[in-house]
Amino acid sequence: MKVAIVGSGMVGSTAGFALVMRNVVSDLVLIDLNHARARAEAEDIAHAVPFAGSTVVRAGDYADIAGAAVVILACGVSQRPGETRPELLGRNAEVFRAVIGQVMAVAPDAILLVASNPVDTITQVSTRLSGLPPGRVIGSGTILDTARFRWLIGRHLGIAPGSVHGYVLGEHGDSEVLAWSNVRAGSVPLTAFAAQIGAPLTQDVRDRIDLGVRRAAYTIIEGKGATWYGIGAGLARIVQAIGRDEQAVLSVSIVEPDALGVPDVALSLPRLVGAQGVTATLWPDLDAGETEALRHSAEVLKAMADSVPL
Ligand SMILES: NC(=O)C1=CN([C@@H]2O[C@H](COP(=O)(O)OP(=O)(O)OC[C@H]3O[C@@H](n4cnc5c(N)ncnc54)[C@H](O)[C@@H]3O)[C@@H](O)[C@H]2O)C=CC1
Ligand SMILES: CC(=O)C(=O)O
Repeated sequence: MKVAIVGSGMVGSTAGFALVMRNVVSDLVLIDLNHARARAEAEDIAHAVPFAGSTVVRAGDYADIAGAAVVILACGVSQRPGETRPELLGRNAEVFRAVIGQVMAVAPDAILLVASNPVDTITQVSTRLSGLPPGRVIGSGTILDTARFRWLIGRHLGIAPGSVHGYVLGEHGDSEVLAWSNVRAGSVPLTAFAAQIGAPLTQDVRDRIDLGVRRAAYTIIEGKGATWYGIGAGLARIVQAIGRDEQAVLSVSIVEPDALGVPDVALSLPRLVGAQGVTATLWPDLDAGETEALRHSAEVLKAMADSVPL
């Protein structure tokens, strides 16, 4: 499978590295406005190939996207310390207006995988600009927040994050919803398991985990300027699900025709991901508070999407 990455900064290049280490891609093309950066990242990533597999990695231009099954879009600007994701919208929507047409001209059959923030709204803008069906324009959405949630719960319980089953829903951002009522450790409901092993989920523990998920990006950006490893791994995970036609359930963002009464809005829900992109959504059973919070998140995102001129 051929994959192209437009925007070979920290997120794009780390996604490329993660793809190489997973050995799920035969051809990887890195593109950037800054050609020298794309060339340097491609060469650096290529030097990891002998330790992992056989991916052919190179820098290229838009013409080199032809034949790509997936195009990862990680171009544009990222948050400065203290800045929110929505504050990037105007600048990144402008970048995507320039980029999507060029991608579609050479790779009309590719699945678009959006990482740039605010990722839900940029996914919605990309869906409009490309004219592709919603299931073929996928935002990484809350795949990263879900990973952070599972990691923190796993640490509290002393179990592997992969044995924690639960999702963060809605916006990849401040209004996101941690769906606590759904979480299971193995097959056991979270609260029951936590009590069994003597690590109860007190309100204080929940609040700390909520903060750890919701504020993670701000804290990391304060410390090192940006985040890239978690999202790089998350993007590679999504590409693997597409490349191997896994039908994996992942929390990713696509335009939803109706999210709890909010029409036409991109947000994350657990969705089936395979070779055709997203083919189904698994609406979770939520409690009343979570349902209301998810509706609010959808309203926040809808207002943001409507603020972008067509
Ligand atoms: N979805 C998520 O969970 C996450 C999203 N992000 C977002 O990913 C995006 C990228 O972040 P970083 O890689 O840290 O930024 P970066 O600044 O390191 O890289 C962005 C790259 O895009 C390139 N670029 C800008 N305009 C372009 C154009 N028209 N065509 C091609 N390339 C262009 C730049 O030259 C730069 O190399 C940001 O919007 C950031 O907020 C970051 C972390 C997590
Ligand atoms: C930057 C960003 O969106 C994140 O790390 O969650």
